[in-house]
Amino acid sequence: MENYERLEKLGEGAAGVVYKARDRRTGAIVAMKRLRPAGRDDGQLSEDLGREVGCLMACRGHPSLVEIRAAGRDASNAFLVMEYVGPSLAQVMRERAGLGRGPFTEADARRLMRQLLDGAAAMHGLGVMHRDLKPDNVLVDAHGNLKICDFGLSRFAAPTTGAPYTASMVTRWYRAPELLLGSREYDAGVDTWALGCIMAELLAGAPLFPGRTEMDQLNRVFDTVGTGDMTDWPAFVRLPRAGSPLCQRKRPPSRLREMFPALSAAGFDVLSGLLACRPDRRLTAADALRRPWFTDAESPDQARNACGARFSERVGGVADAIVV
Ligand SMILES: Nc1ncnc2c1ncn2[C@@H]1O[C@H](COP(=O)(O)OP(=O)(O)OP(=O)(O)O)[C@@H](O)[C@H]1O
Repeated sequence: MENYERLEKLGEGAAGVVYKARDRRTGAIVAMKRLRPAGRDDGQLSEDLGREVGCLMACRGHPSLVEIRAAGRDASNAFLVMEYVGPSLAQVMRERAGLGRGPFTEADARRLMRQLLDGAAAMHGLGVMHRDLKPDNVLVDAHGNLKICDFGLSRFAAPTTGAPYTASMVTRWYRAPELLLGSREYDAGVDTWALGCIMAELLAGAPLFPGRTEMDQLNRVFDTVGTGDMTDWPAFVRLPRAGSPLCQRKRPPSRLREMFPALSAAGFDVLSGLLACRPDRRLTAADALRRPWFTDAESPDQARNACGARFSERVGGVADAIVV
């Protein structure tokens, strides 16, 4: 990593520290993530790096997914070099609130959601589940376009082995009901639920479900969107927390419409589709993009979306080698 001169710190999370850095060979500004070795032995660190790099490599070339430039290890650390994008959506929303600018308009929210769903659809088409979508893991570039970052918890879906996944994925406020109920057989729906939470946050200017504990989280979800016949979902009985009294309690119908009275019917169709409690009734990212909210509105992002379409055609191709 001696090719990179470390500049200021950009952010820090559970998995590592991210710095702005300069490529000494080209002068280009990049973002460099140092994975924190604490609590991880050497083998675990390499495995974590390998998984994040594998998912990022598969997703290379999509305008809404952060681009990996290099990766490597030294004796004690693992590094990832990515394109430098800009502040996180969480930072941008905090700044807007601080300036009293309020939430995004519906037109802006649609533009941003189109980009996020386009990135998610591409990622899911490749079999990658992100598993930690939230405003902190979305970056905003200098033109106000979004890129999904932090593939530290992402993994390839393994439909053929049927091996269980880890249940404790996704930051609590964005965690899908099936995860809160302990599912280990989930799918990309955990990402689209999180995108529904992000859409609500763009429109409201505040998190939709700021739960304090896992059970408080589940209670807030059921109280807001109803259970959506969750208990009739065929996979429900296999959920480790299916017996929770929270699932049996009688709930009023969804309050979501009341919470977003100004949202158009077409916008609400997408929001409620992403926030369907039952995973088998939840919109996929690709389906969401086919709803009238998107198809009936002109997109000022034609060039950008065309780029996403070209990406879909490339899927299955061989990614360029990473130079460390
Ligand atoms: N490519 C990038 N360009 C600019 N800033 C970035 C980039 N990647 C990450 N950051 C900044 O660093 C922060 C932390 O990055 P990242 O989420 O990858 O780390 P993490 O340790 O996995 O975090 P967490 O534990 O919160 O998931 C981001 O929220 C963002 O502010």
